[in-house]
Amino acid sequence: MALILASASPRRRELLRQIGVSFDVRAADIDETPQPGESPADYVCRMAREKAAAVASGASGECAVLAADTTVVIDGDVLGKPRDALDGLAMLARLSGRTHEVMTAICLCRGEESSERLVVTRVTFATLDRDLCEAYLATGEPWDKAGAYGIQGLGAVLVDAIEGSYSNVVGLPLAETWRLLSEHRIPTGLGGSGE
Ligand SMILES: Cc1cn([C@H]2C[C@H](O)[C@@H](COP(=O)(O)OP(=O)(O)OP(=O)(O)O)O2)c(=O)[nH]c1=O
Repeated sequence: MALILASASPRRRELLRQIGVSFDVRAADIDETPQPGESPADYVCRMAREKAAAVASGASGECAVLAADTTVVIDGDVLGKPRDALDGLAMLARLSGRTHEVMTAICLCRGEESSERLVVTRVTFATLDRDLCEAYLATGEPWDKAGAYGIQGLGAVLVDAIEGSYSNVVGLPLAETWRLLSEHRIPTGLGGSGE
């Protein structure tokens, strides 16, 4: 069964390749506005589901579609990608010296069936001064990243500790993704094709 990754993210592509999966890529364009009263966990799961469904609706029924959504959660608030420098600065100031959660939901659609998983990683930031935040924003790295940082890049220097999956923070929890693909008999570098 052919797999489509419903994502424009180069990180997700690289992570999925890392576990030996063959796939095509099709970006999903959906409205990412949270619904009033929606919890962060419900929000990321809905986003992953809608990305998968959007691509699945235009694909052959013979394909499985994998999508993911990642968000940073602090004090129950969802931090998406920063809108501008001020927004980015405010996000980094809020994360400074504290622990937040990075939630990634993955969704696999196959015909009428769809399965989802939610993975949560706790990330603790060092105490950041304003100069460091400004220097980091000036690198341009934060713009396309939830919470205005990338742990896989220069943003690593902002992070004191993590508890849980690292790949989950970068955008695709590899252990859960591998399990989900294997359950659906989608071939990976470690088997999974029973068909
Ligand atoms: C916290 C954090 C997020 N991110 C990224 C992962 C996600 O790509 C992005 C959050 O945005 P998403 O909306 O999850 O994904 P995306 O818009 O990049 O890609 P697509 O919807 O097409 O799949 O933030 C990092 O790369 N490193 C990090 O440390």
